[in-house]
Amino acid sequence: MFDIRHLRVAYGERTIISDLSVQPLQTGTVTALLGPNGSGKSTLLKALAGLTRISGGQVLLDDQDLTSASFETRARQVVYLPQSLPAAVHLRVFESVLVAANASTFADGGSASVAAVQSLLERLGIGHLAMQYLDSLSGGQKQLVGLAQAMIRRPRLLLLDEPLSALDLNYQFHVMDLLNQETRENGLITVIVLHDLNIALRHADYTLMIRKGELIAEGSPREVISPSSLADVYGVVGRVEPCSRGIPQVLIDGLHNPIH
Ligand SMILES: Nc1ncnc2c1ncn2[C@@H]1O[C@H](COP(=O)(O)OP(=O)(O)OP(=O)(O)O)[C@@H](O)[C@H]1O
Repeated sequence: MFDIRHLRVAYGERTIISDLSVQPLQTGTVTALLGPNGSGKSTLLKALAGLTRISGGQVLLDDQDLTSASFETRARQVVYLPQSLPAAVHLRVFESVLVAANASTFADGGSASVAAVQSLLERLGIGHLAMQYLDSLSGGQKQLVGLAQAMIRRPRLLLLDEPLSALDLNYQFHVMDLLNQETRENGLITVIVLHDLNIALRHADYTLMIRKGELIAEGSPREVISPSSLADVYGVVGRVEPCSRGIPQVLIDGLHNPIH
């Protein structure tokens, strides 16, 4: 279980998140973190990952407060995939995933097997890229490798900042299916920043919607994504209607008011 209580995050004098509490996130679930540009989604993820200083509140992972945990404890339990990936180094895809795996297992003395890396690459649909150099990949391919580097570490808490932004439609669905499956089977708590509300409606178990660092709504995607939240938070006139397979989809009819 993952519990965020009265979280406060500031950059210097500027408070971005003043007092954020959410219902505990359950093991084996995928939570979509939604909100407009600049609402504090990346700031929240970075704070949860220990990369931005938390100035108040508690972040409890299985009753352990991560705000006071050691670097090793965090590294073993929390993995964060940033929105923009660092410049690719001249390593083969396979090597880079193996390095990522072993970087987090130093605390356990364990190491990921070659077979586990190859299997994950295959499941992500990039087995054919294993021997290619990172700096020769397309943007979407690099994003998939970044996901492999995060997932191979099998953390308790997996924090992904817009991990689908460079992926085509087929890969978006495929990656979300895989994340849902891995999260359930391995008992992860996965939090994903998304701008595509339809992905959240289709794949997320739980949803947090924030604006200006404040929680506007939380609950199932169907509860949170509604004509009123589309209007209030995103400034658009929209509906949520089932597609031919009964899965709810957002339909945008127009722009309300400029929100910025
Ligand atoms: N390092 C920083 N120093 C100061 N302010 C920052 C810093 N990083 C982000 N901010 C500010 O914090 C606010 C929230 O930014 P954040 O990146 O968390 O938003 P976001 O919801 O992830 O946005 P987007 O959807 O555009 O990625 C913004 O107003 C931004 O200008």
